[in-house]
Amino acid sequence: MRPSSSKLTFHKMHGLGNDFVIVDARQHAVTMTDELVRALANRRTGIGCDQLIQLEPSQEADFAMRIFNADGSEVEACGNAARCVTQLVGHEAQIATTGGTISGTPDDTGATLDMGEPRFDWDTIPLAYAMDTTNMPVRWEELTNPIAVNIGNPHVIFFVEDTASVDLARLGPIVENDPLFPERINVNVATVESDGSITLRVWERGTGLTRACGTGACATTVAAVRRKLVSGRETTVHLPGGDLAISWEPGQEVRMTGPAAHVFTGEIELDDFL
Ligand SMILES: N[C@H](CCC[C@H](N)C(=O)O)C(=O)O
Repeated sequence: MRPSSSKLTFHKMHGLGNDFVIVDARQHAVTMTDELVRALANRRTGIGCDQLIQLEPSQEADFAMRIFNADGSEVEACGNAARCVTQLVGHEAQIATTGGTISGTPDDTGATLDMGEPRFDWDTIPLAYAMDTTNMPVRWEELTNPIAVNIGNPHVIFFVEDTASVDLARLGPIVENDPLFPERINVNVATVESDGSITLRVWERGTGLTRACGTGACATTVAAVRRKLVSGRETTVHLPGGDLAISWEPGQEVRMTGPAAHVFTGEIELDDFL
């Protein structure tokens, strides 16, 4: 099916280097296909991004945010993009995603989001079979004993001595595509530092290594609180692209504050991509 509009205006934005092409389809429909997503996300022959974000009208929120990974897969949540979209619209917003409705409040440099309550039951991650998601009895080479959290999208977190020593480019896809994860999974390797901050690297489902992952920072902070490694009241997460401030205590929503940058607004002729 060909998109309904030939010209497409888009906003190129990023959160700590996790970059997005944002299409505002609230006024006119754009039929986003996985083929078009892959073409637009391609860093050599397209515009280039980690995720393609499409804004659409919503009955139950200010607007809906659809999230497509660079491989074309549509997913439930994207924290860095939600901050960018909140900054783009310029006002407080309820944002409907397939992973739940989140709320965003813009500030001068980015936004604060309430990302909803995390889920932990094996079938809400989801896993292929029942397991204690707080101490999973599984391993992939030196990555052992992870914890799984769903923050709208699925994450598995490995606490390690030194994130830089993990060959995440090799191990990430092995874990991402393991049959234990029927919807695949985002793979986080984290170190809790002596000052209570967390150093984090992420292999993202459907995209690969990114400079930052907002939902990964949320899921990892929740995992560290559940493992009693941090208090969680105000945790700084250090990602390759910069820092995020995450807060969570059991029974609350996960709150994330961080930057959002608008790079440029452009227009393309869609027929050039198909
Ligand atoms: N970078 C995004 C996460 C995208 C997650 C996506 N890779 C998935 O398949 O869930 C973030 O900042 O939250």
